[in-house]
Amino acid sequence: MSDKIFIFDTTLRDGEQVPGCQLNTIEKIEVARTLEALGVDVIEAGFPVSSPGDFNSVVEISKAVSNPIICALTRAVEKDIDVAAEALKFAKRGRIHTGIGTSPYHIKSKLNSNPDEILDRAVRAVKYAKRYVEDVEFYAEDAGRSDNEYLARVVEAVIKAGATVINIPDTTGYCLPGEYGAKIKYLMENVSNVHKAILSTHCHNDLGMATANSLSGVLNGARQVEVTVNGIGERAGNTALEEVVMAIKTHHGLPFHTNINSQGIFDASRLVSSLMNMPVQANKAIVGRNAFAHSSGIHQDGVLKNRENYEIIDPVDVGIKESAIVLTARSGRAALNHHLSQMGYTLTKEQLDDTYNRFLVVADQKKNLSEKDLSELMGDANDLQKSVELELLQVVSGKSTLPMAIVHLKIKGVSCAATAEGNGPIDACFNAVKKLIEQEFTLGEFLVQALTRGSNDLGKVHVQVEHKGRVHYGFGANVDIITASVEALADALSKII
Ligand SMILES: CC(=O)SCCNC(=O)CCNC(=O)[C@H](O)C(C)(C)COP(=O)(O)OP(=O)(O)OC[C@H]1O[C@@H](n2cnc3c(N)ncnc32)[C@H](O)[C@@H]1OP(=O)(O)O
Ligand SMILES: CC(C)C(=O)C(=O)O
Ligand SMILES: [Mg+2]
Repeated sequence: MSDKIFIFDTTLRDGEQVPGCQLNTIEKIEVARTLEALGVDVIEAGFPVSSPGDFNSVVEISKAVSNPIICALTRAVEKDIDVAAEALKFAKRGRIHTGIGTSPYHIKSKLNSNPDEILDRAVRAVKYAKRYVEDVEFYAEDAGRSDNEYLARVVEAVIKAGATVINIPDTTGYCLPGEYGAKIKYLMENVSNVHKAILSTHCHNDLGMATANSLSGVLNGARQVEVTVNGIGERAGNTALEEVVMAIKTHHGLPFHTNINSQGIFDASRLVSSLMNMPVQANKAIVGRNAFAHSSGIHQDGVLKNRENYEIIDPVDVGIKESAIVLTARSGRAALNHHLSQMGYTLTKEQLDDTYNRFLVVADQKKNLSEKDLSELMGDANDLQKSVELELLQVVSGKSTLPMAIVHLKIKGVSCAATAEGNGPIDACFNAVKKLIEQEFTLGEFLVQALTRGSNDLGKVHVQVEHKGRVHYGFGANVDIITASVEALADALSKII
């Protein structure tokens, strides 16, 4: 039997402390319902004394959500506790989370006090909160930098006063995993009544170790983990819900489980990110845009052979449909062929080699290639035996210059070149082409389009050429719009010659 790890989500309290992430009550209810569907055990809904809006949010979340415990934060101050209790009055199961700083920094330079007085205030706050609710969680703020022996005395005293959960926050994200785990172990071994409460981790990410510290806490006896979606929170943030949940789920050997429906993780991440205007960094573990994206040829080939060669988590398990094989200049034939076959193309080895070489030319100029880009590439590849091919193009253009072009074509396998002027760079190119083509033709339509977005995008050119009463279409695509234009013209002329 594995032990259950309780997931305490503080996205709406610690997460919402991030500048610019404040939510209104309706938005908070939407997040709370999502957290409920995700299966979190506790939702920390706010700090009711802090503002009428936050008070109201705790009230409304208490009404809207029924499964998780609804928790409200307070200082070790009676008024805070009175207001929190009032805000929780509609909660089916309400918890008051009260506490005070226990590190030398907080005791002396924040609270201007001494250890005995702080211990006394801690006990009084817990007893006061117990008048309202059975479920009282106590936090020893800055426990990460608190002396373990003193911390153990505080924890023992607040459990005796009735605290049911004891939060050991690494408020400043200072601890190393071994150090934080040792702190939890010390409390487990030196607090005589520790079995009457659950120890909880609340780790901040100032040194990038919030998840490691939380798991170290769990390995040493903590059974509740305080987290936020996407790891948002004060400064560098809190432990990310998705990281702890998936670390426990992925390591089958760990004797722990959570109640989280992991398939809801990605949607929850996107909801929080969009409501809080807080983008998720691309390489964020589990929920970042690149968390399941493979862009280098060796990895792509490996993933296509067996996903598990390069993935420890099935993306479906976190609500992402499938991994992405992103085409870049670092991709290989396996990835290109995978995309082309998904688009319905079946290529021989020689065709794939040829397409791959042309793909690399475009890929070197673009960050990544879309399916549309591939269509354009295949449009080029449809007729590998064109009778008119562009070999070289050099153009002079700009403000206060005379547009000029040097064009080298291969016509039926024979190379030739011409230079021409024009009233623009494309006109100059087309004039040069006309000098090289014996057949009479007139340009019908000329259409230039950017395919998707961005100045690094492929330009797509369609031309219509009239010859002896017939219209011929030509098409070109290139990151250089002038090259695309001449290639389109060459494509159309191939159909005449
Ligand atoms: C680590 C954390 O994330 S803690 C939660 C942080 N979240 C917030 O602070 C958001 C909500 N806060 C607020 O709305 C306001 O700060 C309030 C309503 C709590 C207090 O506002 P004010 O009365 O104006 O006090 P102010 O914010 O300037 O200072 C905080 C006071 O609380 C005291 N205090 C801080 N933590 C605690 C605590 N846990 N228990 C008792 N007193 C505390 C400070 O010592 C300071 O008191 P002082 O003015 O006597 O020195
Ligand atoms: C209020 C407490 C739990 C906190 O957020 C912290 O110490 O980081
Ligand atoms: Mg915190």
